[in-house]
Amino acid sequence: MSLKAIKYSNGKLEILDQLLLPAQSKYIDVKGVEDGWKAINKMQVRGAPAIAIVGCLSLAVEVFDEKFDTKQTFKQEVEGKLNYLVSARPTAVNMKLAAEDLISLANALAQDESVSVDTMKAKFLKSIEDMLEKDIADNMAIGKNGAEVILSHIPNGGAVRVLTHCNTGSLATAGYGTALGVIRKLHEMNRLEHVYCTETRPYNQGARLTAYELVHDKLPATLILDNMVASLFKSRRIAAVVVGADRVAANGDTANKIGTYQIGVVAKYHDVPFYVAAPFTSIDLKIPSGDRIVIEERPDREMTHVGEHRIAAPGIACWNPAFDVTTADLITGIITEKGVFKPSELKEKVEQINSTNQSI
Ligand SMILES: CSC[C@@H](O)[C@@H](O)C(=O)COP(=O)(O)O
Repeated sequence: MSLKAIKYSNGKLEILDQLLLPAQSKYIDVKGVEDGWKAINKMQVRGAPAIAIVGCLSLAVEVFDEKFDTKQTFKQEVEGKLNYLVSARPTAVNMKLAAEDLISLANALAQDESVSVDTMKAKFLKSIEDMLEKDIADNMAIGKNGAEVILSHIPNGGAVRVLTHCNTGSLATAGYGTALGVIRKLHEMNRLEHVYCTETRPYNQGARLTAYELVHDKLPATLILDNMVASLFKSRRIAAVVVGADRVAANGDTANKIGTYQIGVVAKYHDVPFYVAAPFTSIDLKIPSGDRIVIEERPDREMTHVGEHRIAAPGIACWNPAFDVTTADLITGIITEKGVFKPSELKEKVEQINSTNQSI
């Protein structure tokens, strides 16, 4: 049975509390926008696509039983709440893009005189509910495109060893995963010899969450510490690195979990192809390059403590950026649901595809 981080039905939302994994698998109720904001900010749900889906579903829960007198009041309420949800975590762009799309939808419905307030609400809710299925379909396509491009580096066939960082799987998405979806697909094709996952300090998404998914799905996998990547590349032939993204800028620079940039630098030195797997909802063409991406800084306590136990010397200052930017020159390709693009062609291809979709 596949892991489900997000459960939604008829205005009821439950999420798997990722702060408790792997020790406890406990679902918590998200009763509205305030709960959604807190769950995202505390990282009970995390991963760029899951943040957007849970944020939007928390709004669906909030308005599900509410009666609106006018389309204008509905529009004002959802717009304010979506903007508030965007503020829960700044780096991943998915929630921001989802909010912009939903606000445009609310505006269009408000202006359409043939639509009643009840129909407006129903269409708005349907658009949020559809995000779950669309994300899984996109991830399956990313998995296929990514497995194919990685295997294209192995002309004589055979199975590959890959490295991933952080958690990009079912727990970070509606299901299947992005970078972890690529790895799942390689396994389904019997072409995965081994996957290495990094611990991903300080929240330990690799050790707690990716390792949990890999064990759950019985993939051949080994956990390594973050400072072992160079040694891994030196001692074992790694066919490719595949990681996720929180925001891909127009030039291909990619913000992802802290430590990704370091892996990109080391991969280049060792001639290991480095792939970013991300849905279109993680691509922010409004930002020309990665130096414009806001990097979230998180509390010192995530570094100084493991659970209740302090591991750092009292009094030491800390710096805890949650993400870094891997520059486009280190990235071999960006694997999306619509194809694999070189960073240099990303903007043009995405604009082309978006304009074709809009004219359909
Ligand atoms: C498909 S998830 C992509 C990214 O969001 C993921 O790689 C990552 O960096 C997650 O960071 P997190 O701080 O756990 O939300």
